[in-house]
Amino acid sequence: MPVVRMLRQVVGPLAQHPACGCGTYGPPVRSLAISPRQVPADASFHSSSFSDTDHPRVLITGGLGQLGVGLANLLRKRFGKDNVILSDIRKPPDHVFHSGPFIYSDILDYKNLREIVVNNRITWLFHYSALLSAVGEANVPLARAVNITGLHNILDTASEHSVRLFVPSTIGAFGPTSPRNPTPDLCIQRPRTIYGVSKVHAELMGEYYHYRYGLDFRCLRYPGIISADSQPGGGTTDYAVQIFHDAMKHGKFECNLEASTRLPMMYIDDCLRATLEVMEAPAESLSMRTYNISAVSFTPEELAQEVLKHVPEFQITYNVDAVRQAIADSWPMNFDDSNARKDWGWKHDFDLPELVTTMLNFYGSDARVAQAN
Ligand SMILES: NC(=O)c1ccc[n+]([C@@H]2O[C@H](COP(=O)([O-])OP(=O)(O)OC[C@H]3O[C@@H](n4cnc5c(N)ncnc54)[C@H](O)[C@@H]3O)[C@@H](O)[C@H]2O)c1
Ligand SMILES: C[C@@H](O)[C@H](N)C(=O)O
Repeated sequence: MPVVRMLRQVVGPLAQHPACGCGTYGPPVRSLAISPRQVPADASFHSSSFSDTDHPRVLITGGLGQLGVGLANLLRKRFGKDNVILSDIRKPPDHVFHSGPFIYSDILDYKNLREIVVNNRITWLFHYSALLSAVGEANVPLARAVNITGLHNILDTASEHSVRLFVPSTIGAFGPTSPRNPTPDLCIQRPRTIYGVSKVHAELMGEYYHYRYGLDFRCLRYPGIISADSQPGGGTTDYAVQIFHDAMKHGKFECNLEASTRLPMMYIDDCLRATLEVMEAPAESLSMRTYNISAVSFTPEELAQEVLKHVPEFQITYNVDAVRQAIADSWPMNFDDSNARKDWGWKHDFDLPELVTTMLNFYGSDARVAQAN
């Protein structure tokens, strides 16, 4: 029996009564030519509409956070400056505004999102807007709106306009009942944060749209990301960025997680390269649509020991934040990313020593420039 007919039999009523509640700003039923409400005529998945010789036209949402500007730089080198549009609801700093196209885009405004995708002939979308774990717990209604309602708008827009969609997930998509050391791709996912719940929702909805409507959905579960020239946006792993700044500036650091809290982490260059690689991977190489990716895993104590090798006077003290600690204690300690390595050749470059050297070099040169000025 053709797959489409089989699907219609299984989920037929859904096609008339879609469960998507994303119509806050649009009509209750978005009556567009190509819609998630219509099963494609054949089962072949539509993908980006550019030929192999053309560059994709890229939109990055939530692009002014820790990861978006770095991603735009990487993609602009590859696809050309004008083919990559950065967007956010915040005002960009001068150097970002002048480095390439930037537009305002609120992902809760479905009509505006659709307009941007249509007017700019977007073929790839990197959906980075989100509230992270700690700020999400501090404002659950907003996290629910941005991370869940916003995602619905993104899924519908991407699906309706045949856009290849990347949505990052996280180690936070796992919870206390998941195996933690290591955590495989497929296992129990019962996170206890709104952030984690919204990311499991994103994984499942993206995969559902892929199988149901042919959306070219791709998703990586990132570890905590460590970057020097951009600040983290309110997560549980933020300490592993702040420690470098404080070590170089003050020679000491007060950590808000316990010394023995082990979490998977990754240097930003590895994370962004993985993101581009999975987007460029041939569809037939992807045996799954959501992959763990991993690089290193360490505790605050181990990170401090590595920093000490470069900053001999460095001191770390602990003042544990109960909310962040509870979150960290429910997350993976080590991430099993063997499927990503096998399917599309994922390989990290930065182990702990290289990561620490790179971060300290950045802050060292930064301090020297400040001193010279
Ligand atoms: N940074 C990490 O360690 C990490 C780890 C795992 C996954 N991720 C995921 O990667 C993505 C990017 O992370 P990040 O660290 O850059 O996040 P961030 O918190 O630094 O930035 C998120 C951005 O989203 C924007 N935003 C908020 N509400 C919005 C709205 N209504 N419309 C449009 N934009 C809105 C914010 O202004 C902000 O610039 C997120 O989805 C995050 O969950 C990040
Ligand atoms: C791990 C990740 O998703 C983010 N850095 C957070 O801590 O919330």
